[in-house]
Amino acid sequence: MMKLRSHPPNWLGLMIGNSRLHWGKFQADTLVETWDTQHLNQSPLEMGWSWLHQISPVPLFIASVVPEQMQLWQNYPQAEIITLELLPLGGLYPTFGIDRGLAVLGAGNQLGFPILVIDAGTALTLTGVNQNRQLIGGAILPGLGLQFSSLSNRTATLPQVAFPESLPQRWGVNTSEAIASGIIHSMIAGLREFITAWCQEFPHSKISITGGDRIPLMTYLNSQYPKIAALIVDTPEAIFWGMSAMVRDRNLPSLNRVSL
Ligand SMILES: Nc1ncnc2c1ncn2[C@@H]1O[C@H](COP(=O)(O)OP(=O)(O)OP(=O)(O)O)[C@@H](O)[C@H]1O
Ligand SMILES: CC(C)(CO)[C@@H](O)C(=O)NCCC(=O)O
Ligand SMILES: [K+]
Repeated sequence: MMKLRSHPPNWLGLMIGNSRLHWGKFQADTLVETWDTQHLNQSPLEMGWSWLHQISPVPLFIASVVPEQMQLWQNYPQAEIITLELLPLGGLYPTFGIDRGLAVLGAGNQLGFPILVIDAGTALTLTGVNQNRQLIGGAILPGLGLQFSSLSNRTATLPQVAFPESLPQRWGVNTSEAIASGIIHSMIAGLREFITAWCQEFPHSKISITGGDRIPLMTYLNSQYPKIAALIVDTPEAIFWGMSAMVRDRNLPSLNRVSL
């Protein structure tokens, strides 16, 4: 039997990221609330999450880039999984990240194709899709937070440095300034190169940004490259827009019926 192409009246979207869980609460096609929580260390039923039970039995749609975290939800009765194969995008390769696919689908549906999405998460990704919804390609690099922490974790003397509130000066005159300069100036110069190259190929493309570090990143970009920054649309909910499209349009498999 054909499944009706409409949203459930109330549902939750869960994006399992590398650092934490991202939640969206929907009423049909309207995203009413988003929030983040830590990864779980046991299954949600074992934890007896009262808020989940209060709104239970609510359909839960899960996408994950962390397989062990996905497994914890396998016994949740109404969980459906959003898989790469079902994304209405062409040219995806088998190990492509579902978070990247959902973000580019959601931002593209909202802003139009072609689109370039920058996801400033644990990893920073760029993902470009053309007007025919074909993946052109992208790039993956350590995100801002990971660059700072890996430098201090893997050296004897370099300290952990907090994100500066504004663009640091290029020529640091102490260790913290030098680290902040190196990471941030390289990051924004690199982004400028990627964006410029993308715009040469796709002059009318939209560009959007999402992810936990997008606000400091945009602050830095705005100071150094205001014309580049002005091209970028803030889309913190891009992944949830993508989920909403998937929940409406697809027959998604139940999590407890797929092998992970
Ligand atoms: N409470 C928080 N916990 C973790 N990261 C946070 C928090 N608040 C802000 N951040 C920032 O968000 C970044 C992670 O972004 P985000 O939460 O989008 O990543 P993720 O979705 O978990 O990881 P990824 O998208 O790479 O899978 C970190 O680098 C950190 O600087
Ligand atoms: C790159 C990350 C970690 C970003 O969250 C995720 O999208 C992922 O695990 N991707 C798989 C590799 C790829 O997209 O080519
Ligand atoms: K991400």
